[in-house]
Amino acid sequence: MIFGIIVYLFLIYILHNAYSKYKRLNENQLPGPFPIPILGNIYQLTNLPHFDLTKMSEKYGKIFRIYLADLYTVIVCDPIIARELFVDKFDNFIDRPKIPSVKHGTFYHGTVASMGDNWKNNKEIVGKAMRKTNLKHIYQLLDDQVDVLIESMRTIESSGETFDPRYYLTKFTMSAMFKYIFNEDISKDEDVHNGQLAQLMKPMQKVFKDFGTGSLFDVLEITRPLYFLYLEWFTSHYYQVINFGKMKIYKHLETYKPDVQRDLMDLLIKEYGTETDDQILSISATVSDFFLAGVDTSATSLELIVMMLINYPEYQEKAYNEIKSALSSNGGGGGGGLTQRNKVLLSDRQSTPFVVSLFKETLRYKPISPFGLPRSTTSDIILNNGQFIPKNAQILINYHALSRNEEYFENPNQFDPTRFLNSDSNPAFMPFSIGPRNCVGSNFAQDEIYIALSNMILNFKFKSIDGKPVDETQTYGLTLKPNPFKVILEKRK
Ligand code: HEM
Repeated sequence: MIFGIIVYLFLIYILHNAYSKYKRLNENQLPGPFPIPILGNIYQLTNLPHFDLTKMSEKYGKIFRIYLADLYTVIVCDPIIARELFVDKFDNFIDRPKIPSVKHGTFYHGTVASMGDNWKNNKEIVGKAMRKTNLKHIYQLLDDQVDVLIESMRTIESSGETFDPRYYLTKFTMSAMFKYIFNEDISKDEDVHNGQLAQLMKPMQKVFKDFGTGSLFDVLEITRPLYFLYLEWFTSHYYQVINFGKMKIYKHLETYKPDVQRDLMDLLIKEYGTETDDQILSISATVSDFFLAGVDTSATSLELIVMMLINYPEYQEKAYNEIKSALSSNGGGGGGGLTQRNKVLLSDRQSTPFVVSLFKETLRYKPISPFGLPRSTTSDIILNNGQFIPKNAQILINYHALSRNEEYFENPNQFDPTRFLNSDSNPAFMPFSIGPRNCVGSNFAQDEIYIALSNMILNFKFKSIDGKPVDETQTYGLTLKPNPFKVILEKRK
C-alpha cells in the first residue's frame, strides 16, 4: 500500500516535472537540446561543460537554453548579446540565481551574492572604499609582496630545488589580499599549510570545490529547501571564512580611528558601520568575497602564464628583452639614476606592451573562469531579436566560446600574444565581464599580475623539469587549473 502511494507520487512528480520543461513558454522561446525529466540536459554534459556548450552553440546558435535539472539556464556565446544583456538591459540581469549555495553563509549579504537594490548599495560602498585605497598605498603593498615572492624564488633557485608555481603564486596573491584588507604582512617563512594563511586557505579550498563542481540538489527544485538546511547545519567551511572576517573586524575595532584609514577593512567599517549584526555580516561577507573571488583567480592566471612561457620560450625571451630595455630607458624612475634598475614597477607597464599582451592572450586562450559568476533575470524579457527569456532564468556567459570565435579572433586556436599588440580592445575579450556588475577587482588583479609576472620574468628563466612542454590540459572547477607542474628556475644574469 505505502509502496503503491510512493510510486504514484513519484509518477505525478515526473509528469509535473516533464510538463514544466516541455510546456511552451513563449512563441519566440530560445532553442535548446531536448531535456529529460528531472535531470534536464545534465546528461549531455561531460566534465568539461564549457567545451560541450561551445559545441552545442554550433547547432542552437549564439544564445540558447539548457535545463540544469530544473534550472532554466541561458548560454550566451556572443559578445554583442552579452553586451545587450549585461550593459543595455542591465537592470533585468542584475541578480544572482536564488539557489541554496548562493544564499548559504551570507544570506545574500556582501558583493557577490547580494541582489537588486541591496547589491547597488553594496557596490557603491565597496567601489568607494576601493577607490580610496587604490592610491599609493596599493602600489607599495604589491611591491613589498613581490619582493617576498622573488626572494623565495631566489632561495629555491640557489638550493637547486624545483619551483611549485601553484603554491608560491597562491601565497603571493593571498599575502597581497591580507595586506590590502587587513594591513598585515605575511612573512617569507609563513606557510599556506600552517598558521593564519592556512586558517583561511583550507576552508576556502573546500568552498571552491563545492562551487566549482556544483550540486544537483542546488538545481532540483524539490531538494532545494532540504539542501539549504544541510548546508547551514552540516557544513562549516563557508562559516569558517565568514567568521575569520568577523574575527578581523573585532580585532580592527580595538585600534580603529574613524579618521585614519589603514586598509580596506577600516574603510568598510566606516562605510557600513558596526552597530548591528547585519552590518557586521555585510563587512565579513564582503571580505570573504574578496578572498574567494580574488585569490585563486589571480594565482591561477599567473600559473597559466608561467606554463605558457615554458611552452613558448620565444615569447619568454621577447618579454624578457622588452623588460630589460624598458628598465634601461626608464632607469631613473626607480631611483636608479643612470644605472639600470633591477626591479619592474607598475609605472613601467606603458613601456612593456608585450608583457601586457602575454597576460591578455593567456586569459583569452585559457579563460580561467569558464562561465564567470552566474546571473539571473528579474523579470520576463524580450531581446532585440525578439527572443524570449523567462523570469528567474540563470544566465551564463561561455567565455571559452567567446575567445575561440573566428568572427573576432584570427586563428583563435593559436596562442599568439602579438594579436593584442596593435588592438586596444576586442569586444569578445571580456575576462572580467562587462557592465555595472563586472569584476570589482579587475584593476587590482591586473596590477598584481603585471607586477609579479614582469619581476619573475626579469629575474628568472622558466623551464620544464623534463625539457618537454607542460601538459596544457585544464581541470574543470570554479577556476580552470592546469594539472600541477613544477618548474626549473634559471637565474637571469
Ligand atoms: C584574473 C583575475 C580575475 C578574473 C578573471 C575575474 C573575473 C570575474 C568575473 C568574470 C566576475 C563576474 C562578474 C559578473 O557577474 O558579470 C567577477 C566578479 C567579482 N570579482 Fe573578479 N576576477 C578576477 C580577480 C578578482 C580580484 C583580484 C578581486 C578582488 C580584489 C575580485 C573580486 C570580484 C568580486 C567581489 C566580484 C563580484 C562582483 C559583483 O557581484 O558585483 N576579482 N570577477
